[in-house]
Amino acid sequence: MTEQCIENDDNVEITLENTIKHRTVNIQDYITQYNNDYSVLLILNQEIAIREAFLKLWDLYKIRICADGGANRLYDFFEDDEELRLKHLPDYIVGDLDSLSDNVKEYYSKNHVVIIRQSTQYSTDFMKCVQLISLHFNSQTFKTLLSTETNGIANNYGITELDGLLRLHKERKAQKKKETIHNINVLALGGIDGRFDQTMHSISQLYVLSKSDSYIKLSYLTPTDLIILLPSGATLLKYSQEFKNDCIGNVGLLPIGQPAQIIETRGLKWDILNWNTSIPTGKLSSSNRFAGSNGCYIHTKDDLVFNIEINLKKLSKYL
Ligand SMILES: Nc1ncnc2c1ncn2[C@@H]1O[C@H](COP(=O)(O)OP(=O)(O)OP(=O)(O)O)[C@@H](O)[C@H]1O
Ligand SMILES: Cc1ncc(C[n+]2csc(CCO)c2C)c(N)n1
Repeated sequence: MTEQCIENDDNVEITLENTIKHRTVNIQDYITQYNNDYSVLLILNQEIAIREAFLKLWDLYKIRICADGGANRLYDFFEDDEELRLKHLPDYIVGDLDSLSDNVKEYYSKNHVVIIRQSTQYSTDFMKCVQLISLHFNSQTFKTLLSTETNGIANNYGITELDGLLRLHKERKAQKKKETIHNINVLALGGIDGRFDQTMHSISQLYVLSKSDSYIKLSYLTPTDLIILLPSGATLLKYSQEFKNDCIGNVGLLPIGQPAQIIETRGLKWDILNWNTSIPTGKLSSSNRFAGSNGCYIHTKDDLVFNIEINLKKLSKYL
């Protein structure tokens, strides 16, 4: 099959034959979580740079978790507005707690935020948060530990300080009789754009979770982009025309995890057919964009990281 790239007009209507099987996702759904009881805003340790959108996002998510020093960033976000700070207490702070400032720890513990220490240096604070997320929504054992009064913050809620969350997470997975597993949407802030090793770790977690805990749908929102994993198979990405015009800019189809074959796209400015893409060859579809007026169809043989440029100033209107 020959590789092709077809340049489209800026606005084209795409058609999909009824015989084409695909999953459909709405791009806005990665960001907005109206009435979703299984949604998490995960605050990592970088300045919260998405100013006006942040407070709106806060209200849209069921629970909010700070990874260690992420709690400092949340605390600092409110500057000297004590009233607003008090109205925005996270549900959990998790990590080895080496980055958490003493005054921030004292403030949040005084205000009854659950702070769980996990000291292992063989997982990142990000991974510790993922274990917690899974347990929060899916483990009765974890719920019981937290609600047992004698298990307070002083004894780490009865959770082994080294790696209790990892152990509980593994135990839950190994159970013969599975507790109900819910799909959980996690929007992470602050995992990209900073230190390069941390950024690559964040990207690797998109791949890892899609295999190890596929019920967790992880995405990252940065000051410039929404970053998701586009799994192998066929996906129809939907968006309203208004949202596309206001908020969406460039997109990239990025074979970061492994070389990929993109079988077909419909609705990109530069559509491709049987296209082999990889980092070492440098053949990437970057600076592409949506041209489909009614959506964009992407059929890929291998997982891709997909970034969508988002105009954050205009995003607030949609939150
Ligand atoms: N500079 C950064 N760039 C991108 N992500 C970051 C950065 N710093 C922290 N993070 C994310 O926030 C999480 C919590 O940050 P924190 O600095 O408290 O963690 P850490 O695991 O102790 O990191 P370190 O590698 O510095 O020991 C990290 O696990 C990582 O996911
Ligand atoms: C091969 C290897 N490389 C690095 C680390 C260090 N490390 C990995 S995660 C983590 C926690 C960060 O908060 C630390 C210190 C290791 N253990 N093993």
